[in-house]
Amino acid sequence: MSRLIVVSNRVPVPEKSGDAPAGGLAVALQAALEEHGGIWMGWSGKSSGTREPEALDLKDRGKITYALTDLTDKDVEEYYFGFANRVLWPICHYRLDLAEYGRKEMAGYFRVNRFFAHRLAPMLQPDDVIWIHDYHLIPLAAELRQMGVKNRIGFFLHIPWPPADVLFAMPVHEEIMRGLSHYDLIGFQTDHDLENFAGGLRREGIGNEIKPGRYSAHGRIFKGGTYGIGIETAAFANFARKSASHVMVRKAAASIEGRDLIIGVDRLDYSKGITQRIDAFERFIEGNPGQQGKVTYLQVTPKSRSEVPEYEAMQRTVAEQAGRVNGALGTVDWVPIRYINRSISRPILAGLYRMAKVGLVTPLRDGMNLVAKEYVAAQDPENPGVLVLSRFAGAARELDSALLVNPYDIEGTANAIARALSMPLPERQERWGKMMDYLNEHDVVRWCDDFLKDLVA
Ligand SMILES: O=P(O)(O)OC[C@H]1O[C@H](O[C@H]2O[C@H](CO)[C@@H](O)[C@H](O)[C@H]2O)[C@H](O)[C@@H](O)[C@@H]1O
Ligand SMILES: O=c1ccn([C@@H]2O[C@H](COP(=O)(O)OP(=O)(O)O)[C@@H](O)[C@H]2O)c(=O)[nH]1
Repeated sequence: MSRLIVVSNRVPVPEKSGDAPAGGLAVALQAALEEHGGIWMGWSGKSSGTREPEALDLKDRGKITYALTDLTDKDVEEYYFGFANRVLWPICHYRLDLAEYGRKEMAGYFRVNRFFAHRLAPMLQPDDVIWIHDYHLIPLAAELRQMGVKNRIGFFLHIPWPPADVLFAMPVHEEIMRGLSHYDLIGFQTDHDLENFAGGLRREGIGNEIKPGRYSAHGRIFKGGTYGIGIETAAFANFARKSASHVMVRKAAASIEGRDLIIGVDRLDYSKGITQRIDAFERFIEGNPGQQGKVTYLQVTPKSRSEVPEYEAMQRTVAEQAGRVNGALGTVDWVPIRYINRSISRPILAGLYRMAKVGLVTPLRDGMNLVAKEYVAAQDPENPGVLVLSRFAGAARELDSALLVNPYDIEGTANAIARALSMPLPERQERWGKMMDYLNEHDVVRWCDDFLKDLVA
C-alpha cells in the first residue's frame, strides 16, 4: 500500500519516536502509519484565540509526520462543542431531546471541515490512501473532492449511527448524508449501525444497496461495512497481570478490606447510563440486604466536554446522586460508592479491572465501549470476574457471553449484579473464555488491517 494519511479530531502525538502510545486506536494506527509511512493530521486541542491559526505544526516521529492545527475560539465553540458535540453526538446516540441546533454552529462545522481540507490537500500525493475518523469530520471528503482530490478516502464512525427517523430530525441531515457518499468506504462499529445507514438512504430516496456492501447515492458508488474496533488484547492482558503489584493498585486493594469490588469506568457523558447504573446498584443493595458492607462500587468518571451545558449539569447530578446513595446506605465503617471524578492511568485501571469481581458497563447507547473489552482482557483466567454489559453498547454485538442487560430496566440490572457476584467459577470461566477468544482474534490491529484492506481493494 502507498502512504497512509490519517485525519482525526484528536491526535495522540508521542513525545518522541518509540514512546508508548496512549491507547488501542493510537497503537493500531501508529503501527499502520509506521509500516506505510504517512501523516496523522488533526486539531492540536489548542485555540489561537481570535487570530487565524498559524501554519500546521509538523512533528516528525520516525516514518510518521504529525500535523497539528490550532483552531480559533469561534471554531472550537461552533465546530467541536457546538455542532459535533451538541448536535451530532446526541443525535447519533438517539437523544433527540438533547440536540441543540443552531445555524451558526452548523456553519462553523462545515467551515472547519473546509479549513482542514485546505490544510491537508497541499500535503497529499496522488496515490496516498486517506482514512478519516469520526463524526467531527464527516464533510471532509466532500471538501477534498471539491478541491480535485481523487485519492481513495475511507471513513470510520466510532459512534452509533441512528435510525432514519432520528437522523431526519437533524436539519442538515441531507448534507451529512451527501458528505458520506463522497467516501470510497464507510465503516461502522456494528451491523445495526450499517443497517440504519442503509435504511436512511432508502427512506430518503437518495440511494440503495446495489449489492451486498455496495451502495449507490448522490451519483456515487461506495462501499459500507462493519468493523468493530478492538483493543490490544494481548498487551492489555499482560500489563493487567503486572499491574496487580502496582503500588496504587495494592493500596486500592488494601482499602476495600476484602470486600467484593464492582467497577464502572466512563467519561462523564449522558450516553454512558451512569445515573441508571447508580440506581441499579442501590436497588441491588436494597434487594440483597446481606450484601450491605460486603461490596464496594468504584465508579471512575473523568470529566468530559464540560463546556457543553448538558455535561456540566451531569457533573452535579451524578455527584449528588452518589452522595445521596452513600448517605442512605452507608454505615460508619462502609462507603458503598466510591465516586472518582478524574482520569486514572491505564496501567492502574488495568489492575483495578483485574481486582473487580464485576465490570459494570451499562451505556444507554455506545459506539463500541472499549472499557468492556479491557475489563475482559484484564481478568485472571483462574478466577475471572463477570462483565455486566448493556445490550445497547456496540460491544454487546461481539461479547454475547457477558450478562447482557437493558440499562433502562433498573430491576433487571440489579438482578444481573446479584447474579454476577454469585456466579460459580466454572460458569465465569466459560463465559470469560469465549469472550477472550473473540478478543484475541479480533484485536485492534486486525480492525485496522481489515478496514485498510477493504479500502484499497
Ligand atoms: O475527544 P473527546 O470529545 O474528549 O471524546 C473522547 C472520544 O469519545 C468518543 O469515543 C468513541 O470511540 C470509541 C473507540 O472507537 C468507542 O469505543 C466509543 O463507543 C465511542 O464513544 C469519540 O468517538 C472519539 O472521537 C472521542 O475522541
Ligand atoms: O480514567 C480513565 C477512564 C477511561 N480511560 C480510557 O478511555 C477509554 C474509553 O473508551 P470507551 O470506548 O470505553 O469510551 P469513550 O470515552 O471513547 O466514549 C478506554 O480505553 C479507557 O481505558 C482511561 O484511560 N482513564
